[in-house]
Amino acid sequence: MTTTFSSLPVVDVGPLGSPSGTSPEEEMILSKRLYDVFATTGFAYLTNVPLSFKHEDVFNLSRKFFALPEDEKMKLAKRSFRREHKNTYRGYFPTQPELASDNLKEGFEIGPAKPIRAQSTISPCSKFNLAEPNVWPDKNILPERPNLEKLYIELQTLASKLLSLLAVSLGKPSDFFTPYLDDSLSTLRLLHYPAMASAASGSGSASTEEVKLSCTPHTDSGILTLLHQDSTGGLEVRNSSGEWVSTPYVPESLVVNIGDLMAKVSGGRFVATMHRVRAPAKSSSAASVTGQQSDGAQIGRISVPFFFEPGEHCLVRSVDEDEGFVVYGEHVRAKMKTWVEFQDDEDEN
Ligand SMILES: O=C(O)CCC(=O)C(=O)O
Ligand SMILES: [Fe+2]
Repeated sequence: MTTTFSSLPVVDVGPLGSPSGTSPEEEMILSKRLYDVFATTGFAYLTNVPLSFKHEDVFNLSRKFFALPEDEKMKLAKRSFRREHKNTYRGYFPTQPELASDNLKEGFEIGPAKPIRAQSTISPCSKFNLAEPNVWPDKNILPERPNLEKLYIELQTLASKLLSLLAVSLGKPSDFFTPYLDDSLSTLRLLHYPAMASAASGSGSASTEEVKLSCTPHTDSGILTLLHQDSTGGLEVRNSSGEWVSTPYVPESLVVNIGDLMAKVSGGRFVATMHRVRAPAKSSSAASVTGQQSDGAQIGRISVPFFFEPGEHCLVRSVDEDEGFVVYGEHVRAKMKTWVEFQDDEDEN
């Protein structure tokens, strides 16, 4: 159950990157610690993460993408934004001020680099192909593609290490979640929240005051999210008293949180905690997407969530036997109906 926390706990996952491997004792300690935080706050900072990318590397990759001309980004737009395009699940989505001014963000979504073996069989007329390949700008325009693919692989590896610790913490063998890795659909999402002139600055607790949002309150739908957030601030997590707790920037850390499906898999032991993002205020001290100062139109916040996702056909069962299962593809399609970046006027998902 979520508790009345007033800040996020910090979990040092340094041992996961140790060249000599993690000792059984370190694994037990980490596993217990992760259980405790996911059973209470559902959110934590991970420090000493085993990634070869520094924060600035990640944010620069992302800034390079968002600094591309609008027409280059729109060449990668999902079909909901460009009818003639084939890509439905991967690719670019522009800001949609007319649809949701409190969800003002543009994003670029990347799935696994290697093609997914199993074909989609859920519904031949489905409007979303979860297993579709990535779309990329031309190499001359965005030479950073190999780095983004590498970042994806490193985050997937970290997520799978965390999942094996979580399996143990739930009284299961460490390979309990290994089937989730088969044809995993994990998504690396680059996000840019444009700064808004009307947004209030400051990041104190804000349970009552009117705040301008760029991402409305939600829980993540899936298993596990690993988030790079830049130093702009704005992510807030709701505690059991209904207070919005700010999650200030911690250099080189990742924010990790549990999604709805993992809360279910854990038999309700872990919590999927509500969170939201305050609109970044226009300010001359914030960095622009090009990394330059004072580029008024482009100033904003960059974040890079990585959503660990099982394969489309994966049977996701609760650790408590007899609770039945859900097929991951069906779960995600049902959730997509509620996501602003997947709304359009066509029929079925
Ligand atoms: O940008 C952030 O800090 C959080 C984004 C988020 O919650 C999401 O994309 O689900
Ligand atoms: Fe989220």
